Amino acid sequence: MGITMIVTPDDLLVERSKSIDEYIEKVRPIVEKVREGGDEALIELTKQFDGVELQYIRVPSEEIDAAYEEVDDEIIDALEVAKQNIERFHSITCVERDMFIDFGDVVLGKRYVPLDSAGIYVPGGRASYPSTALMAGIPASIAGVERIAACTPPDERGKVKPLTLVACDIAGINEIYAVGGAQAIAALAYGTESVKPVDKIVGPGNIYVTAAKILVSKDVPIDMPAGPSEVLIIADETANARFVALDALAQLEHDPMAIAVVLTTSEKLAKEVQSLAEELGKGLNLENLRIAVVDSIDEAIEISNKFAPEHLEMMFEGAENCMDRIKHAGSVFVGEYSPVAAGDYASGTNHILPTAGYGRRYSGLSVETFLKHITFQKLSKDGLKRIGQAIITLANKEGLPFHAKSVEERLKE
Ligand SMILES: NC(=O)c1ccc[n+]([C@@H]2O[C@H](COP(=O)([O-])OP(=O)(O)OC[C@H]3O[C@@H](n4cnc5c(N)ncnc54)[C@H](O)[C@@H]3O)[C@@H](O)[C@H]2O)c1
Ligand SMILES: N[C@H](CO)Cc1c[nH]c[nH+]1
Ligand SMILES: [Zn+2]
Repeated sequence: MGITMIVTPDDLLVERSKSIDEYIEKVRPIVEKVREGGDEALIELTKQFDGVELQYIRVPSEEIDAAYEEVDDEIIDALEVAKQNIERFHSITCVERDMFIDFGDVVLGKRYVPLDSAGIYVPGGRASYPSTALMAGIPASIAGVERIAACTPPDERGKVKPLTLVACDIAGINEIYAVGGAQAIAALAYGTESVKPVDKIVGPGNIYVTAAKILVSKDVPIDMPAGPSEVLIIADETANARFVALDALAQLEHDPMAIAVVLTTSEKLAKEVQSLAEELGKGLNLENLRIAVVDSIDEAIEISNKFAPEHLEMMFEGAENCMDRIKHAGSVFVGEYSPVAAGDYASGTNHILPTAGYGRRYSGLSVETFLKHITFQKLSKDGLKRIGQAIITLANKEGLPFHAKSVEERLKE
């Protein structure tokens, strides 16, 4: 489908700026239908968009137990390897939960507490994504979220695939619903007879899922827009063209809307990558593979920072010395033995990452996604005295006399 195009760096930024608004309008009626129609709407919309008759909305617990019988030990072992690494990285890098600072007459504190509930979208349209269940379920479990629900599209039987069930179970997810797409996001946001609403919705998905998340985010917080996958690869003449081509194709295979960009200082490499992609990437949307020859690595880094890719690969000499120049990217892969696939599954970092330029303002999913903080203060009379005049002055200036009085009264001898 189409041909790989060699474009100028400027084209990249222009072509990327497509708006999500048209998809928000497409999913609006779906979200409304679920709000009004509840379970019945979920059943109808699943028939319409997934082409299947649902066997249940919430997966019965016996089916989750039985799923282990249907999944090979080798796959369970692979899930466990991924789990260990995700758990280790996310626990170590998590913010300190309790910070209390004693200034003597004033004690101040900041304590992170978990959300009561979270809803995870586990995609499953073209491919299936048990790895995503781990990427969201494990950080939510580490955070201490009590109710962790997941929605995922049903398979052709109208049920959830056994492997997805096992992955959800291993990740600590304790409610699983066989619903996908925008209808799943609406159910998690507003609830239905079978789906209890959640306090935050997280997880990646296609453009419809992402648009629905943005739409409901006026009522329920979301992690970030994490839509069709992207990679931007910066490579010089020392890079292995085959590795570059395979990593680009690895993103394109997620979705016809996925994007892969290669910025290289080598015309030779650009041509090699183009011909390898054409040879190996049959059936993929190669029009979304953009290759540009740049004058320097500096220029490539500048473009990448403007593009804010979901994944950035740095395959050029001295890449490890340039990490501090990356300002906007979801996750960065340094050197030729760091393919995006490592982070997708098992290096331990998270694969739920902002796309479409949202990396400029959002971070990838982490334990903190499921935490909120509460601040504390305990003042003695001396502590209040020390800052009392400042409070009284500012309160009076703001025209809030009771604020001032609440302090004055306490400081009366
Ligand atoms: N950014 C990230 O962190 C990240 C991580 C993993 C995957 N992804 C992305 O997740 C996506 C997975 O997509 P997918 O499609 O395979 O699975 P999905 O589960 O996201 O979407 C499938 C659902 O889309 C709905 N749908 C399909 N066509 C529709 C239409 N015309 N109108 C309304 N709804 C429709 C259906 O209900 C279906 O259940 C890919 O785009 C992939 O790149 C992103
Ligand atoms: N590359 C995807 C994020 O864009 C994550 C993923 C899951 N499975 C395979 N890959
Ligand atoms: Zn991937």
